[in-house]
Amino acid sequence: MRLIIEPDYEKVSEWAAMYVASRINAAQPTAEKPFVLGCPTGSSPLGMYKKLIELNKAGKVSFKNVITFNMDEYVGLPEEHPESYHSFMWNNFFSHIDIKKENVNILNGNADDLEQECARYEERIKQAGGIDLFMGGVGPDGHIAFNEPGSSLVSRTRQKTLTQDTVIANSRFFDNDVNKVPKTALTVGVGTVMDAKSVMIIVNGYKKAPALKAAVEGGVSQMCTLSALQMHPKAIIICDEDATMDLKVSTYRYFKDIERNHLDPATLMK
Ligand SMILES: N[C@@H]1[C@@H](O)[C@H](O)[C@@H](COP(=O)(O)O)O[C@@H]1O
Repeated sequence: MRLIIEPDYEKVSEWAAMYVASRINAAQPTAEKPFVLGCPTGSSPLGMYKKLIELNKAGKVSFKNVITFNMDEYVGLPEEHPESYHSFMWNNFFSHIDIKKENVNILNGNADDLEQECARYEERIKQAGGIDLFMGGVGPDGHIAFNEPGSSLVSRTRQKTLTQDTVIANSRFFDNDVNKVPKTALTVGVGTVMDAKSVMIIVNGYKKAPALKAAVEGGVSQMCTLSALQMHPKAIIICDEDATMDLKVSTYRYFKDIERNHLDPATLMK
């Protein structure tokens, strides 16, 4: 995997946005051959979404021929609830770019048959030709999407129970009241993410340092589902300095050194 270390969150967001835009542009997507993008929620991707909106408004990237699949959605939370991932995506990204509504796919956490909803989602991804780039964040315990510790590393889209740690972490969006946080969610599986042609995960802040260490220096383990990326042929983790706090100095220096000669995606956008 590649580990890109940027000085701060601002630079991480800029790098990530430039990378995504350059990938979409390089693919030259059309209606017949769209670019398929996997999208996360959470605070980590917010800066990247802001920059992608700017790039879109400046005419540097278009989402007209981009199809999106979101990673997850709470079960039982009305779609119009301000903290549903539907609301999050439209408020923070989709409403501000030139994406077509019919190209947006988000799991329906209120479907009558949740199992069928998950199976259909997997089918829709297949029909779209698979995901070209799955973007993501990570939970403090190393989970991707809602694949909590102990999730099978070959799991597919399904309903998952959130750990108490995740419920507590996410209660900041629900008036700090753990009782208001849904206890289950629909989520793509680790296997679904691993099937993507490429993956880019944003990791920022001190709180994510243990997760980054486990994913980069630890072995592949169901207890840190992000670590599955070690088995992916095209995985990038983009992080800030704060998140590297628990890495060995040698690991830090190794990735800094090896990335020195990689092309900055900003230059591809000029
Ligand atoms: N299901 C989401 C994850 O996809 C996200 O990566 C994580 C971290 O969120 P944040 O970026 O706010 O730290 O939160 C939730 O658990």
